[in-house]
Amino acid sequence: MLYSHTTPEQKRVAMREMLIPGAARQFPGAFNPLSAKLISEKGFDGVYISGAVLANDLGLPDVGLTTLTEVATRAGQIARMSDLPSLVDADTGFGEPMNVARTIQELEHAGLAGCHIEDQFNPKRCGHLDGKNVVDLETMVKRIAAAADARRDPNFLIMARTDVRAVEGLDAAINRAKALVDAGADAIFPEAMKDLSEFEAVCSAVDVPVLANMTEFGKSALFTRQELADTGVAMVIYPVTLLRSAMGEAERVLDAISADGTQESRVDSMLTRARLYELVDYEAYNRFDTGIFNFQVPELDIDSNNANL
Ligand SMILES: C[C@](O)(C(=O)O)[C@H](CC(=O)O)C(=O)O
Ligand SMILES: [Mg+2]
Repeated sequence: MLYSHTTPEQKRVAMREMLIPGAARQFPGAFNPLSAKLISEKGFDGVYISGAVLANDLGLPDVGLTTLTEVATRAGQIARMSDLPSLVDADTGFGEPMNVARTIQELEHAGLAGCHIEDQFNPKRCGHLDGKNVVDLETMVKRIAAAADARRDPNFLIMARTDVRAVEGLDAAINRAKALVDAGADAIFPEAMKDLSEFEAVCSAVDVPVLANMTEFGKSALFTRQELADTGVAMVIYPVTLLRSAMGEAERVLDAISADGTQESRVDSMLTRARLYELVDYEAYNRFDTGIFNFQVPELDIDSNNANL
């Protein structure tokens, strides 16, 4: 009932323990708190909270318009709904190193297990698009060092994302990844890898967990969990998959209503009322309520009292 009973501290320990090279732990992207519940129920390893989804959900493009407050608030609402650890996309860290430090403390406070900070500069863009710009290594090292220094819980995971692959090539990305680990990054997110051999090269160059981004319609093919595990990847994200699926179906049902005058043809694709209630655990709330009101109060008729309210 209500929220997760696992504390943020416990989730951080769990995430640290599960991120073994080659484990390819799967973190689908939740687009709201309820979808985080679904991800947990289906037995996944963790929940990813995408910056693109957070921005697109507000009707905005993913170009660095969202604020730390918006991201921390929404990520906190999502994270608290699941017993699994959540990793949030903190974009460029929302400013200069001092802002990055505050970002880390806000995300810790919101109950996240970790976050990633990237080396693009604003206006940033999806890592799988052309024309990205990255800051120099010195600036990025400062961001990561500030992040590592700011955390209060040593298990809060600080992942460095580098977008350098698409700008300067694989060797530059590997060199940057190594420097960022030296600066204090606990894990590496090499963005826009072209093929499995590139993931393998990054995994063998650093001795921290490496993330693979399996976003659709991007620069990387959609490799299977096993293929990625074989390269040494520790964690796989499906950042926008659930939002794309949900919005795809929303579009189809709207088209059906306007074409047919009824949603009847799409009802089979919907979550039933019973399944929705099961997911939000109505039964537990019902038990809770019955437990509270299963006593007699002399001279007080609860039902007629309520009727007067
Ligand atoms: C992972 C990512 O940073 C995100 O915000 O989810 C995006 C995903 C996407 O736009 O498809 C990315 O830059 O890859
Ligand atoms: Mg992003």
